[in-house]
Amino acid sequence: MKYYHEVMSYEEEKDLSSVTMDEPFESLEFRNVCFSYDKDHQVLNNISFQMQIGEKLALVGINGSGKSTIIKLICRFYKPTSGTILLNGVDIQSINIHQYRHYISAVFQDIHMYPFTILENVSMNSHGDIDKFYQSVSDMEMDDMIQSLPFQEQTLVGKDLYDQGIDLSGGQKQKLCVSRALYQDAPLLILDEPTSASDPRFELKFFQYFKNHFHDKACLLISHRLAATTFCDHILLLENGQIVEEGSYDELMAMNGNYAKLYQAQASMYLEDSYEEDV
Ligand SMILES: Nc1ncnc2c1ncn2[C@@H]1O[C@H](COP(=O)(O)OP(=O)(O)OP(=O)(O)O)[C@@H](O)[C@H]1O
Repeated sequence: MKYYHEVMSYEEEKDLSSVTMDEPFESLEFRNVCFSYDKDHQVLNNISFQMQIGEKLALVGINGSGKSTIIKLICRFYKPTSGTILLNGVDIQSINIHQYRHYISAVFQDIHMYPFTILENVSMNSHGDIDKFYQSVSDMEMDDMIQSLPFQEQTLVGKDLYDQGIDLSGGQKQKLCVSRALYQDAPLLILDEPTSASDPRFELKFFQYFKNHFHDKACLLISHRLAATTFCDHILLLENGQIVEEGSYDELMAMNGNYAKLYQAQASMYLEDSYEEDV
């Protein structure tokens, strides 16, 4: 299996990109993007959308509809088969990869921790900024837990590797991965199922936090919790790699199409009577 960072390293090694880009982030655009992992199966079919700084965009759709693939293309783990992805109007494939990376903070579905200290895991740096670290982890409610550890932020991750290391739960690891993205503080924030391992109380808190923050960024949220997408300015519904509905929450609900049906089906699960009837 090839990990994302290995794919990135491969592109770095080849250093195919040459355009220098250090201007502030303004927009990201997909223009008629198609993508296939292999020749037999087209995963994305003519995807076009735009997101601007200050905007929250939600990507929703059933399993396998192509949501994470869109993120992988934005992160340049793969290239579009056809079509173009543009940052501030420039084809991302032509932008220097080191500079391009500074525009993006991403939380992926695969929760990945490294056998380093907690501080290094969040800052991705051997000399991380302690104040910035504690701001990031406290936003994810991890500060008290970290401060209760014998070596606090210097505690090593991985009990099997280090005698004094610690093992973290899935939810704790995911919160640190989100903290990592907050620490990085890039203008384009990508969150792929950021609360899949969270308990319901923290999930609610996180989405309130998401609603009230990041007004200075462009945010792309993938979530199967459709209630969370109501906080977004624009929602794209994907089916079989195509955008089949798009608009604000109010517009999609008024349309009474598949987004509205999915939303109502999920909402009904939380109403005890109808849940018991359906099960
Ligand atoms: N590395 C890969 N190689 C080949 N096919 C892949 C690969 N990754 C994903 N796919 C296929 O691409 C399609 C879209 O997958 P993707 O992960 O983008 O869906 P998704 O909408 O994010 O799904 P989920 O909601 O389950 O996370 C699926 O049919 C999947 O099997």
